Amino acid sequence: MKKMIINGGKTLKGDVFIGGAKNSTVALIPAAILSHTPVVLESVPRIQDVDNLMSLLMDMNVTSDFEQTTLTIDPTNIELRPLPHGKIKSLRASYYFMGALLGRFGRASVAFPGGDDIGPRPIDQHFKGMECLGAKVENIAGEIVVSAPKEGLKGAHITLDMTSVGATVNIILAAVTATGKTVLENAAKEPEIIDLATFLNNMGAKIRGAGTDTIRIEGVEKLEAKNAHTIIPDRIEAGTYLSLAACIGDGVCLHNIISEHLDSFLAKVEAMGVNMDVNEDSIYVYPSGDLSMIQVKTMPYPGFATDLQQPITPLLISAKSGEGVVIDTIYPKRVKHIRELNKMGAKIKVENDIILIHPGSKLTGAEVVADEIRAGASLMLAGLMADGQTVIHNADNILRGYDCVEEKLRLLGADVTVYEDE
Ligand SMILES: CC(=O)N[C@H]1[C@@H](OP(=O)(O)OP(=O)(O)OC[C@H]2O[C@@H](n3ccc(=O)[nH]c3=O)[C@H](O)[C@@H]2O)O[C@H](CO)[C@@H](O)[C@@H]1O
Ligand SMILES: C=C(OP(=O)(O)O)C(=O)O
Repeated sequence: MKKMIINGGKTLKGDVFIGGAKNSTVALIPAAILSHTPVVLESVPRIQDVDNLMSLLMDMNVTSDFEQTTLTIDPTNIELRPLPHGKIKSLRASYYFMGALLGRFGRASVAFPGGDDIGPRPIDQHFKGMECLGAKVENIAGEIVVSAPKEGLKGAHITLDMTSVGATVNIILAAVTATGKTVLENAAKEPEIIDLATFLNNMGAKIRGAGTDTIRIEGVEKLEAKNAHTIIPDRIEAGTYLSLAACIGDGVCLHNIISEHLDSFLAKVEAMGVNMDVNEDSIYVYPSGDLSMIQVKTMPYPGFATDLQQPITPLLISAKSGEGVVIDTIYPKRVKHIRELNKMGAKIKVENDIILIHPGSKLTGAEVVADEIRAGASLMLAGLMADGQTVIHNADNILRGYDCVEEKLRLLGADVTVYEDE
């Protein structure tokens, strides 16, 4: 594991370039194995999740090459092989190989996935969707084995019991080459779903309605990539840097932004009194004056993202007055950052899964642990705001999803170094 050491209290200034979206990338890489020709992805973030997915591709005899921000994947000699449990459990998105392998081979055998420890994360809706398409789903000694009938998968009418990003992606991946028409209702509307549909449609898929809650898929026989696909900017990375810029920035410009993807987040920071110029593909954040406290309630897109409730918390701590409230309706147990922030001097309580934030605490450096990616982001921001040194253990949880984070922070003037942890 790695640790991140931050000497905090520095004012940050300058430009930061947002990378491609982690949550698109981790769906697009498994989706690439549906192609019968090589795939080129542009604007790919340098994150550990990508390294782990590339390694899983290799286990299936799929070669990949990552130069700068371009990832080339050649699935033409793909083989259906057992996938090592350790690698599958190293990230959440490995479960997308279920849908992708089912679509490509009519069979998949994948261990239960890992990913962030943010409370219960059932995947019953993924199974429900695949079963509606005619697949048999079995749990054989801790391995999920999904198999299509002899005649192949058949399009179906599927209604998700709750909106799920992962289930929407897995069902799309399985249904694009099924026979006939699939209608998916109560689908997730996240921008990453639209990105996936754009990628697949450019390979010959027939997906309509991505970005709405009804997605219609006309199954096609074969997918072939013909053009490079540029991944959308990471709205969660953007929100994280925006929060940082508002906390301790002396003029920070975020580049490679689709501001519409951040609407609910921007509305909240605006309500706090953060001063910004929102331009076509950049946001300039002015140094903050006195900030007002707000309440945040997470919701599926286009609501306030659960992945941004932790990164915005240091900003709430720096509000001048009022009591802050954060309610995470998607992952109510996503509170692992609170105990660690309190070690740094924050005054935050959790009562019945409701996070209550007392404003204006002076933060001081401390030794803390990043239990998951966005808890890590929250601690990283707190460490940059704090006086003195902060050591964040389990920093891999930050590196698995934040593109070139050490370099980006240093360019803004931060004193940050990542080391191997003994
Ligand atoms: C790789 C990726 O894109 N990860 C994102 C994805 O995770 P992920 O796709 O795992 O999250 P989901 O959208 O599936 O989960 C939403 C809610 O539905 C519940 N649920 C989900 C599936 C299911 O079969 N049964 C069920 O009960 C979950 O427990 C959760 O309460 O969306 C989350 C919610 O926006 C984000 O925090 C993650 O960053
Ligand atoms: C929860 C997250 O990721 P994952 O679904 O990959 O665990 C996240 O990105 O905040």
